[in-house]
Amino acid sequence: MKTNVTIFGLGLIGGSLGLALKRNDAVHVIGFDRSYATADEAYRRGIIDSIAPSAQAAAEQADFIIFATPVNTTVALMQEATTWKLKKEVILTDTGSTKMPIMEASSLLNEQGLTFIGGHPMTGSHKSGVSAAKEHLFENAYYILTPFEGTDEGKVKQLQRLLAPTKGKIVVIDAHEHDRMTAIVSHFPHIIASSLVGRLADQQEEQPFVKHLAAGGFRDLTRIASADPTMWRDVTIQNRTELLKQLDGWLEEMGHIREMLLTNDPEEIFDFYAQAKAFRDALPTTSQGAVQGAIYMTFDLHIDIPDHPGIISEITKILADERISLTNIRIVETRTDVYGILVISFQTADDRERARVALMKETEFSMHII
Ligand SMILES: NC(=O)c1ccc[n+]([C@@H]2O[C@H](COP(=O)([O-])OP(=O)(O)OC[C@H]3O[C@@H](n4cnc5c(N)ncnc54)[C@H](O)[C@@H]3O)[C@@H](O)[C@H]2O)c1
Ligand SMILES: O=C(O)C(=O)C[C@]1(C(=O)O)C=C[C@@H](O)C=C1
Repeated sequence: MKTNVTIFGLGLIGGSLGLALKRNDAVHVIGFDRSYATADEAYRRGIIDSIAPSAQAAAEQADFIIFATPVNTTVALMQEATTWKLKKEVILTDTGSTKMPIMEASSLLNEQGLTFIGGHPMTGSHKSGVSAAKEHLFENAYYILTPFEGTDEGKVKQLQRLLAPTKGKIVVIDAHEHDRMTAIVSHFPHIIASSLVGRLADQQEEQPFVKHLAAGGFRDLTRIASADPTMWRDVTIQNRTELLKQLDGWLEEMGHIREMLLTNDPEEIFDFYAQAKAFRDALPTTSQGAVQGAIYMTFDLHIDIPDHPGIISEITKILADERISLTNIRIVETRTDVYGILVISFQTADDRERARVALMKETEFSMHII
């Protein structure tokens, strides 16, 4: 008999989980989404095995229930779940970016003798929706679980076994610590990214050309401002206390920076940048082990290409013939003259070098490693 796994919310995370969990043939994934079109697309793409007619029907057949909805919706669904007739041995979990309010909401389920174990895969994207779902999203990323102190170890192990096909690195963390740490490395940076975009929007009336100058630096720093506003509204509301602490620290830091600008001491300014560079350059990267660190390291090759149709497929064919896999390909949009800069990312320095040699043999484009 198959293990029934019900996923609520078939967007980026729920959809990717469906694909990853279905690597295990013994798992039957039941999907439910408030948008029928989304559930239908998930079924057609093989993300789920069946579509449930209602949230309650989806839940009552389940051996595992995964909430992959925006965090305030997850709290509401968990409250609703207390009125459903769930299997006694069911394990409930979620994927939410915040943990404390969700763990609190699970207390009603626990009172009924059910097991809820908080979950949060520390990987994602600014893209949302089922169309962005991909099977390998969780590979080598930390997948955090936040069981209560008294939660049966056996149940935690059962959930770990279910999640094994995601190839994520499962770690157990206290829910409160989780919210404190994710405020630092995820939630507050999202506020900053959106506020930087807001600053640009506010000033473009006086400087209409300024948005055309928003090149690599601004784009790198603000990519995450393109994320889903519903998801981030909910995260912000749920982690407000930690965010206020981060904001206070940031304002203090900005005060120091203001002083630094007023003092205008070259040595102090140099140290400011040098210290940040040293710390960031030393952050764990994928190249230093199997687990995704804070910085996902790729190896980029910049190629000056003439702007004519078919050029990209010409290049990707050369790489495919050499069986070199690439992880990303993009055109840097800062130059609009005859040449454009194509940036191809590889997983290893070795792949990049093989690509450089192959392209040197077959083309005359100049290449740079920056
Ligand atoms: N996006 C990320 O980078 C990321 C990373 C890790 C964790 N998360 C967390 O995972 C969860 C899902 O995020 P996502 O990026 O997949 O969002 P998403 O917007 O891609 O998907 C959410 C899905 O939930 C559905 N939904 C909304 N309300 C519903 C309801 N009442 N019943 C059933 N379905 C409903 C939506 O239709 C949508 O398909 C959130 O809690 C988020 O905090 C997101
Ligand atoms: O890569 C991105 O775009 C993300 O925002 C992913 C990200 C993050 O902040 O790192 C976003 C929210 C999650 O809960 C986990 C991961």
